[in-house]
Amino acid sequence: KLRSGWLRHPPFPPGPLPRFLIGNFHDLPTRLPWVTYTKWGLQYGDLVHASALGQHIVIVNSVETAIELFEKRSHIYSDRPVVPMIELTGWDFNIGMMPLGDKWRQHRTMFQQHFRRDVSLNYRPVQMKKVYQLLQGLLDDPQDFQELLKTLAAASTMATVYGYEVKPSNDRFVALSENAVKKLSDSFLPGAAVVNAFPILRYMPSWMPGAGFQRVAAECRQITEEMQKVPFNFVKQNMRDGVDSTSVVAKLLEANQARGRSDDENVKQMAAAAYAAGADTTASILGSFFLAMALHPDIQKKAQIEIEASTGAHRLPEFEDRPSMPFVEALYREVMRWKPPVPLGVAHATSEDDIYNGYFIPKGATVISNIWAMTHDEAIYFEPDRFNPDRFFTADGKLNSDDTVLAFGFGRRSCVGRHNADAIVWAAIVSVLLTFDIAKAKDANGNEIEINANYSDGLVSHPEPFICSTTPRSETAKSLVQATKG
Ligand code: HEM
Repeated sequence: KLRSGWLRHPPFPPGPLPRFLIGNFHDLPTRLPWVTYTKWGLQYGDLVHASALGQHIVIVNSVETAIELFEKRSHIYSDRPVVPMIELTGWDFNIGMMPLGDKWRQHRTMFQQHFRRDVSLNYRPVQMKKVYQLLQGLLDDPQDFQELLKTLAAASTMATVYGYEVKPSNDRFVALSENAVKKLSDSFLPGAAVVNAFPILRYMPSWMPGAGFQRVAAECRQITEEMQKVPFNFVKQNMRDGVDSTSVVAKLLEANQARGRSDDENVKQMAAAAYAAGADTTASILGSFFLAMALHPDIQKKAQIEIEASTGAHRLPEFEDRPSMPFVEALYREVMRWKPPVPLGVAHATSEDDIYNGYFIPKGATVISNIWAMTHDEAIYFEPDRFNPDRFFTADGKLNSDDTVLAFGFGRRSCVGRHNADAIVWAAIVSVLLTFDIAKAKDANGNEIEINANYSDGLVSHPEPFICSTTPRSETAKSLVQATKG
């Protein structure tokens, strides 16, 4: 056992010089932190240490180190940091933010039962139906493509988890969740964030000056509760009416009944977590796909030719076509590499002291997987900022073996919805490419409108709203989309 007192342990990994008491509080970036952390990686190495107000932060900037720590030493690196605001806002229902323990294990098992690779195949018909709705939406209202992508992301999860059909706009379940997510991010804004730095503040009553976060937290708790309850009750009602036995929630509840267990609370929480984890991430990557296509017509054309060759252009693609389209596969990998939706992953934490390569990583340290740095590592991906699916081919034109999508994270906490996400993203890419051309929009004088490819901050980073033109590729393409309405 290590003693972590002054000079009784090996040095921390290298990093920016801490200041007295506050450590690196002022060095920690607030805007696009993954970019700063990637620069730190180049300066200090794979593993960078910083500290802020007594909290140790370790940033992992390379795939090899991520595998060493998160996978080979997963017994140490699979916890989550304690963030008081998460509990105060009621978001600790969410497996993604739970500390390791029985409850996390129970939720992870439910997820695995219903989202592992073979079970995910059952959701394909629903996923395709949702992709068809996207195509129909693009035909009717192409300017609204970003809303349509959000709807697809929300609707595919809502349909599998709750058997619920999301409305194309102003859906009340979607509004509930968006509201809860927004409240959570608001609660991380400066005023409230103080409680995360000084956990003791949580015990301050809400009427005390500086304790405004208590009010924010109480509001948030109520909305968070509702986002779990309302769609869950919808399933229970449907089960009573005998109209739902296939949604994930219905299956879990039936299994509980059969075993004589009443564990509704965990099922309710697991379902809401699936939605919260899946909606924003999927919408972000689909937005990046549209962006990449508008910026790179030549790459788009190459993919379209491949899809047409495979489907014959007279039918829409199906999941079974996937192996016959290596360029589309490379394009999918490249979107995930170019703009990973969760650029810093979800922070892990250590549950024991550890020594790695002679450096000391204390128990309770926040360990960040800088996915951005890994997918933009120049040594592996030449000109990493360039969108170039060809990088996934070998010299003799075969898809290479680089098929681990780093955007899904690492080890025991890696994305448990990845098979679902993979299917929906692939299906959307291939179906949109066969039927539509995505291009820069033109102004009244026929000049192309340049696209600002900026991305938002936050746990999930999105392309900021941009304009592009989405037009049906031909009359045949149009009728293919119209036929999906039947
Ligand atoms: C393109 C879409 C998606 C991306 C890029 C993504 C990415 C991630 C990442 C980076 C993590 C954290 C991994 C880590 O801690 O190392 C994660 C965790 C998680 N994801 Fe996803 N995800 C996506 C879609 C989904 C979907 C559709 C679902 C649900 C159906 C889902 C459910 C989860 C859950 C429950 C966790 C938490 C796991 C845990 O803490 O044990 N994700 N995801």
